[in-house]
Amino acid sequence: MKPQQQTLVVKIGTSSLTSPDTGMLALSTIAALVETLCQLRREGYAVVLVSSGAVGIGCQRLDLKERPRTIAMTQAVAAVGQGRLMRVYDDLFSTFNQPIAQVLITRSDLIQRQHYVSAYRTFRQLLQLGVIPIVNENDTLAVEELRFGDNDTLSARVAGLVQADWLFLLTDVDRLYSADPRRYPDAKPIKVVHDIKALEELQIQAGKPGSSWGTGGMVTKIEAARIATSAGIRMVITDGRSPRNVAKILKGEPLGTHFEPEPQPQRARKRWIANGLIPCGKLHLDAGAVRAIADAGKSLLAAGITQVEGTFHPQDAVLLCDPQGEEVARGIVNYSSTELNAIQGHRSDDIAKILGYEGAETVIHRDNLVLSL
Ligand SMILES: Nc1ncnc2c1ncn2[C@@H]1O[C@H](COP(=O)(O)OP(=O)(O)O)[C@@H](O)[C@H]1O
Ligand SMILES: N[C@@H](CCC(=O)OP(=O)(O)O)C(=O)O
Repeated sequence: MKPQQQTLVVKIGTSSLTSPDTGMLALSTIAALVETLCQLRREGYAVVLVSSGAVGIGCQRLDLKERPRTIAMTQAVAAVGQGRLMRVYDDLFSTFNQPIAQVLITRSDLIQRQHYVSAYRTFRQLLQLGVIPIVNENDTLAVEELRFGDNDTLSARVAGLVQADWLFLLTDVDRLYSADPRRYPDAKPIKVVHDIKALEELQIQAGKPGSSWGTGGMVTKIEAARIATSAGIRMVITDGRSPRNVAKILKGEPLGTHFEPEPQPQRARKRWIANGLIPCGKLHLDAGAVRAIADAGKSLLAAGITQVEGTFHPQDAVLLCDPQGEEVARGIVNYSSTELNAIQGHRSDDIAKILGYEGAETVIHRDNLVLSL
């Protein structure tokens, strides 16, 4: 990549790629998207496209009238649709001499630090080659428990991985509203969200998908905004039927809903702990421990743990909850659940006596601990 080059991740949903009535490919939209992305490449942006549509297009190919209900059927249909989707993209991008690459990922690929780093290197290499990677979840092979299940959060994780400057979510509404505009025509448009933490105060009703083909609706888009903005990435929700909006927004036109990036983004390793790892258990903390980790930025000690839930091993991820059961942080533990059941509530000096061996000084070191929003 050239120095100063900005990186864009653009995600397009099934609702924009296919016609809602017929389920057929919305070819003019896809062509406009391809043209826009090629133009942005020529202007010097590094571009990653996250494209949904494998299941929708697979259904159309197999003449199925609704989204599959079983996992095996979804996986089979996605395998049919993904090939077709890439064929269409390759034909259109080739018209502009733009090389593309298919990258299929699952959540499990981003859990292990080694795999995460390997994915980072692959994306970096592709972008250095001037390729536009086209990303989708590997629906055909993903195990249910280790699926993203929606491409909104997947695109935010990819944006964090490639250290993008912008994440665009192209969907079938022009922006976020105070409630689903299909059901509440009086819903108020929201143009800027300065602070994702303040979104609760706006009392947004983030509803389900607008069509039977979309996945997640606004709920997963807001989760994507949380992941992206905490990584220092500006996210914009805009109309997928007008992909040229991406170029217009980059030139400063006030379209869509902008989620402003946090001024002090989390470091990559902390992001990986917060968003990448799947927690295997829960530690309940007393009020003093919550204050120590949340207000004073300290490591977690055994003395502040009141209850241990789940079965886990050292180096697994766990959730940390306050006395009311609310999540306050996530982290990587130095002890197994069996060990923690024995030492919870005890002072660090007593640990060696209880376990019969010298353990780590902290249950979770502050470098491996990330506060939740
Ligand atoms: N507060 C809201 N503001 C805007 N749209 C909303 C809101 N709540 C729910 N929606 C619905 O979310 C839909 C977009 O999500 P989805 O169907 O999953 O699209 P995509 O396939 O692009 O991911 C919109 O069609 C809209 O009906
Ligand atoms: N991976 C799935 C898409 C899942 C998804 O998030 O869909 P959408 O809400 O349309 O962006 C597919 O290719 O069909």
